[in-house]
Amino acid sequence: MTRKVLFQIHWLLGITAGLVLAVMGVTGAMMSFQDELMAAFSPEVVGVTPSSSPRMEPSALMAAASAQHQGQPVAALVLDAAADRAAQVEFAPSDPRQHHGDRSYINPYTGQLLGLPHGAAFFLGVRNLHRYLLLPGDAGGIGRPITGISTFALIFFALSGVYLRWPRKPLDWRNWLTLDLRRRGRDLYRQLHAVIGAWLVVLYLLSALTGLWWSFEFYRGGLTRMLSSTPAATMPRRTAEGHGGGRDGHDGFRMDPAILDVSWQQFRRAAGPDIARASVMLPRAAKGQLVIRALDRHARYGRMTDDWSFAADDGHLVGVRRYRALATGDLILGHILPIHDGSFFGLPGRVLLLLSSLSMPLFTVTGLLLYIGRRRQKRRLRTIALPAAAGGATDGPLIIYASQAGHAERLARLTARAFHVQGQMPRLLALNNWQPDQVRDGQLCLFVVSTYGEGEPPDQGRLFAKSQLCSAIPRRLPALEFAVLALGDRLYPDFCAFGRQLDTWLEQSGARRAFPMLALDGDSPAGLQQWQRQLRRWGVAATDHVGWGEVPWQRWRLLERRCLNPGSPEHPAYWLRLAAVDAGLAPWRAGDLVEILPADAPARMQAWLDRLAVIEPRATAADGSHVATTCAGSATATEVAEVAGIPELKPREYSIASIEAQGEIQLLVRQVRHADGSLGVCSGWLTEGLEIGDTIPLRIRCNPGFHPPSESTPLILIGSGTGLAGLLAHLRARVAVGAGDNWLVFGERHAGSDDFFEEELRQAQQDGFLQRLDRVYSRDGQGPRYVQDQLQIAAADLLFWVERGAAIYVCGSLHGMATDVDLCLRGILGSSQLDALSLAGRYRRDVY
Ligand SMILES: Cc1cc2nc3c(=O)[nH]c(=O)nc-3n(C[C@H](O)[C@H](O)[C@H](O)COP(=O)(O)O)c2cc1C
Repeated sequence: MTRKVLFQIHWLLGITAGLVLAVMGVTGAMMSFQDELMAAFSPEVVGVTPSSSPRMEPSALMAAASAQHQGQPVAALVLDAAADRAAQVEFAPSDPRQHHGDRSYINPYTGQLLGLPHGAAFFLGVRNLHRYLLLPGDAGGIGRPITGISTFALIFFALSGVYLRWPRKPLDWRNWLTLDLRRRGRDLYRQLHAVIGAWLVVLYLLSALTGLWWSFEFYRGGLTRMLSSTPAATMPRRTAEGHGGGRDGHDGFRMDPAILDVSWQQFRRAAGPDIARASVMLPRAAKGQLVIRALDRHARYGRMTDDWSFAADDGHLVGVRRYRALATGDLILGHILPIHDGSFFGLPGRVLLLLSSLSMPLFTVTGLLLYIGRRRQKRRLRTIALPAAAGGATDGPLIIYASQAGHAERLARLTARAFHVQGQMPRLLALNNWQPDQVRDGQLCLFVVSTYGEGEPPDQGRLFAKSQLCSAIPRRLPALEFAVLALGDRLYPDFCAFGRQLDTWLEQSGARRAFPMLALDGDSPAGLQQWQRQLRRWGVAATDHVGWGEVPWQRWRLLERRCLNPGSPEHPAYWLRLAAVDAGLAPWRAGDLVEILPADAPARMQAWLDRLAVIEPRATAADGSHVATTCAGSATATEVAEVAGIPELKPREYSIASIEAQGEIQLLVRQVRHADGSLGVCSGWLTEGLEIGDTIPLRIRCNPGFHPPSESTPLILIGSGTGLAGLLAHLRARVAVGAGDNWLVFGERHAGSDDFFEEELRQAQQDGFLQRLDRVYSRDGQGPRYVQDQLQIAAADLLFWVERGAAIYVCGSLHGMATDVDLCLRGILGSSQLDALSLAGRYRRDVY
């Protein structure tokens, strides 16, 4: 539970605060070496030609600077010991509400203001972006709390990230730090996210814990109270040193230049020759103090400074605050910025902080990719439609999954669907929800489980592993028959470890193993086929590709399109002929389907969608398509749609009306028109948008549940509307092999206009391939209206055909026809006989 909640918050914050942190990271990295960069680009500003004349005293320099800057008093001066370095001056802010005044470099020999180096304005912008996202109001605006909250989020990311990926052997550093770049896709993103996260977690905590200093007063106060006895407000602030801390408003007090010189001379004498840099900070009030902050030549970084304080009124030395004498707490408090930017730890620290800041977007991007992948996987899972019974109590096998990223769940769903297609009623559930003590006698349980972490169960199996697999009391499950499909990756040392653990536990519990555990390495098609082959022992048809692995899309060209019901008051139904463009096509059998993605010509498709004013596709089956109910690569389909710039465009399924020997795919498509007058996305595209010669992405979907019976089996074909497509394929397949024992019951609305394939059907009758043809029309007002009415009339013949061993195949709309046909058949044959026919594969339906 904790994991789940933490995980949810982790990604929820990731897609919000993560974006802000990415900006803060990049801008922070840009600032890392800003002084050096600016100096490199502006040698004429930061450097001066050494002169034989002595450098000006601070008081004279300040006077010269002030005179060149509209008399604005100077707040601070930074003097460098190097003869070829310019000094820096910071003026008191003209607006007392501001923390900083203008800055400039100044020639220490002549007192001439040199201005700012190139890039100073740019880096000021970068800093404001880093701190306030360039939002109005700077420190007082909304930007500061946003970056502050994001910084708190960074602490949460670091800590929750460690918790979420806590390995079974936490002391083995390899578990934390080894990056395996052989991985691909989501696995690689996860690796980059988690492993590089582990490398940098300490640096991020450091950045965040120091960064909050500038975000929230309460944090600053709390930290100060914790680390020092001095209240925050009285802490000395630092200024005039690069991008140092702020300084409160200046009250206009100007120090007597003579007293300033006295203090300066005292300092020079006492501090000695080893001073590399001195920052002279003028008092803000008459009773204030002059502070000279001195950096020793041997200091490791620019903030190892001693503070010399002098009285503003007479210049006498008040005291010296030595860097070395600082207590740890004060040291930290006085060096928040150098710790934040890494300079506290010298050059290596700066480089490390630069790299960690620069890596920040990596986490946002990989986190987003993982999130998108997860959503896509969930969508794919939703497309593997299962009958309602597959979730409830049934007589079929139990299909139990434990999955982290959805692969195992997907295969479990496909397994369940394969059982269902064969007329069995499987039950699907997550391993955590399985109660072994409620297993009935002879129960078949198929487990599809992945392995996570270092040979650990995925989340959906964790609770079970804890309560059952680790329990000291072994279970007694002799009544259970089981098989395990273990998902894993050979790149991990504990390949399929959880699957093995489960398999062993089941065996030790006395359960009967149906066949040895299958270990699936990644998406290995061979492993999947093995699983599918094993399922045959329970009557589940082996499907070599369909729905399990990804089937590639192929291009098919529209050869011909003809309206089947011109003049009909009903929606037009079209007959489409398509020829393959690509070589190496998948074969198909009568009963199979195609998936079509209406997105081959992106620009034209987009224009078409614009015409329809459609944003979301309408999931409708009224056009004769099965709204994609399989997972057969819908992710790939969606990808194609994404490339085409079409959001959420799902593939549609249509029954194939032709047989392979015809060398082309024929479809029957009903054009859907919605109440608002707009056309259905796919049916509209196929029947109006697409032009003859255009290609469409299509792939064949094997539909074993509707494959033909043996040639010697009499066949009753029942359907209506575009459902004729599936029946036609069967009839054509029977004609091709000379199997003539066929009866077609077909319903439409108007005899005059909706007599689809009249010629071909009459010919089949004449040739002896259609022993009986019953066409019923619901709107003509004479004779039986619906196919079920006709079946009722022909009940005696139906019984006779069934007694002769006939199979009944129904194709078409579920609600408009198949439900009533089912009721009618139950009435004629009896429910138990119809169920028995279904179990024997003699009652099959392809309804949508
Ligand atoms: C963080 C992580 C750890 C993994 N650890 C293992 C492992 O220890 N052993 C293994 O065989 N496979 C391991 N795998 C591979 C997964 O088991 C494999 O990708 C599987 O297909 C995932 O299935 P699922 O999406 O149902 O969770 C790991 C994958 C990830 C992302």
